[in-house]
Amino acid sequence: MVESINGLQLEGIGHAYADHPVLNALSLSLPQGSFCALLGANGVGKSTLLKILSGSLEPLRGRVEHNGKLGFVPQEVHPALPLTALEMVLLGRSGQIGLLRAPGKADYVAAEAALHRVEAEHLTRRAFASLSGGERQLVLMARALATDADILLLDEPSAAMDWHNQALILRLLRDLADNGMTIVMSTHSPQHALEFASHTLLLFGAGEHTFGTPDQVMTEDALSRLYRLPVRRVAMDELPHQGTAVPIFSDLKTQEY
Ligand SMILES: Nc1ncnc2c1ncn2[C@@H]1O[C@H](COP(=O)(O)OP(=O)(O)OP(=O)(O)O)[C@@H](O)[C@H]1O
Repeated sequence: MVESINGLQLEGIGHAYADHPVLNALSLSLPQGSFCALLGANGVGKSTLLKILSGSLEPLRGRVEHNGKLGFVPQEVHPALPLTALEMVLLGRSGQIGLLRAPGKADYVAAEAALHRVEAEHLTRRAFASLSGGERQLVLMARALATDADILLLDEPSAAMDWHNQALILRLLRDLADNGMTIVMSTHSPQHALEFASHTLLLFGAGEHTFGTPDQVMTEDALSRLYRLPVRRVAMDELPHQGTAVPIFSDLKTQEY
């Protein structure tokens, strides 16, 4: 019964492209207010899963259940029209605006508030196409915030961002989850998952996966296998100088795991 679901539920999701299996027998339940990080190597199926969750890709097997409004932050967007950053954010209001109505005052207020939340007011009148990679990601984040979504799906949302903006976006997502939004975010930063997520889904390829809390599933062994590198988990207070902001996850000079 969809009516009884708060959050997001996956039942037996399986997908393949031609004879290349990507996801297999993936079942999990994310209660409302969960913040789930999706980790795995390049090409393992993270974007595929996010597309299935967003409803833009029909899985070969299984189903997704939720009863909330979805917001999606894709890896990148190439608009057909020359839009300003503000107009890009206003597109997030199109559900509220309706296809034939111009944005009203409330839509502009919501769009400007969203840009303010990601500290990107200075980009308001810039052409979206002229923005840097990290600036575009901030604007796409603002667009998702402007939708008033209950469930937010994000495909590597901070991949092009500097450290300040990564922390800004991660803290913002944590805050949204604490206030009841359900979030699924793919990332290549295990630290983001360890510090901010309530749940983690590790995709190992060929349909193999593990799901649980970051502490349960992000063991040194699992991360080493995931990234084919010897990975160490170092607690902040184990570092030589407390407050150091650069945890070392692996010895990158070591060749093969
Ligand atoms: N439309 C498609 N047709 C055929 N193969 C596809 C298609 N889309 C994705 N694939 C393949 O499916 C696999 C999973 O792709 P996906 O984009 O989901 O990976 P990902 O985990 O998001 O990777 P990355 O970390 O590089 O973003 C890859 O091998 C990819 O080449």
